[in-house]
Amino acid sequence: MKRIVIALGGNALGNTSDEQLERVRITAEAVVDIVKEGYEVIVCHGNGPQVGMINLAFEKGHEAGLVPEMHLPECTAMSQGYIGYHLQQAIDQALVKNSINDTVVITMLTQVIVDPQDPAFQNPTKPIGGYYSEEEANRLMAETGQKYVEDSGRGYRRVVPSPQPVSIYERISLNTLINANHVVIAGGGGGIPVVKEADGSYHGVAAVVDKDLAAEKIAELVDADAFVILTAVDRVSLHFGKPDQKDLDQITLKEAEQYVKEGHFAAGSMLPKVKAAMKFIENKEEGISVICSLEKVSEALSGNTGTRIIRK
Ligand SMILES: Nc1ncnc2c1ncn2[C@@H]1O[C@H](COP(=O)(O)OP(=O)(O)O)[C@@H](O)[C@H]1O
Ligand SMILES: NC(=O)OP(=O)(O)O
Repeated sequence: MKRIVIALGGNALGNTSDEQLERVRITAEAVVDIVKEGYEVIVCHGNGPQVGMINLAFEKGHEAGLVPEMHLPECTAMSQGYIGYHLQQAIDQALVKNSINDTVVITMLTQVIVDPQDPAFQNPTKPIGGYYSEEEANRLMAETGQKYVEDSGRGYRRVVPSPQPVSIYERISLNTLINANHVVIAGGGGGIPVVKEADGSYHGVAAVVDKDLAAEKIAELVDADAFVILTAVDRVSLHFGKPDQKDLDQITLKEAEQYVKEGHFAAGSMLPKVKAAMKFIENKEEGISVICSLEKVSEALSGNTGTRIIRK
């Protein structure tokens, strides 16, 4: 059977619990379309807005003396449960609706192993939570010591360290579940970042890993045939948002490298997607690596939309 890893962007989830419950239905239909095409499916969702929301809720509750402090890895663990629960239920319902009754959907709590020496710990870049005006961001920075940066023209957001994913702690269990015909939701929010201790055990660290890069790592570890990054746009563009915007349907690794150098892809948004899509194809020449919109995933797999990255 063919195996696919899908990285799910924030637009597939919405901003509130009710919105998420509604949006995951659309995502579930897309996942079931892929199951029907004969793929074993692994879904890796983002958590930027959600992990920020959970962390902020605890911060406010703690300030008011109502709840204990809650650290970032624990907040990512909570986001995996919260998002995984909605996705798992929606995909199961869509499978049943399509008379596919032999496939179990499971959310796997996933820890992503990172390097404690990763320079990202000294340079927070990963946007989480909601958007603020410049004035609000300056006030929050002064009050909390947290860092806020402008996020791709959409407003200011808190940024936290985002180390590179080195491996996945549950990689063997992940393969076992896929081999057992489960649709697996794994690496949610980029995985809970953990580092290895001298005694061989692991503990969580304050960071949020990029879910596109974590999804690519999962794709490598499960030897996926296809890696699809779903987001809000149909294609990756040059001169994005400008009058001379040019949408790309296929690019080679060399072209992609050149476009990255020329700064066509925004750091907090499209750049990690392009880098993840490039990495997959660097490791698997004959694989499919595509960035496309959620609604058009089947078309993108057959080459009719999306931006496909090829070796040459
Ligand atoms: N060169 C580009 N081509 C296409 N989209 C781009 C480009 N640069 C930035 N973007 C923006 O990046 C967004 C995808 O990033 P983001 O919203 O952070 O991802 P996610 O879907 O994972 O939440 C697109 O919807 C688009 O608004
Ligand atoms: N963890 C992560 O990359 O989340 P987003 O995709 O929501 O930013």
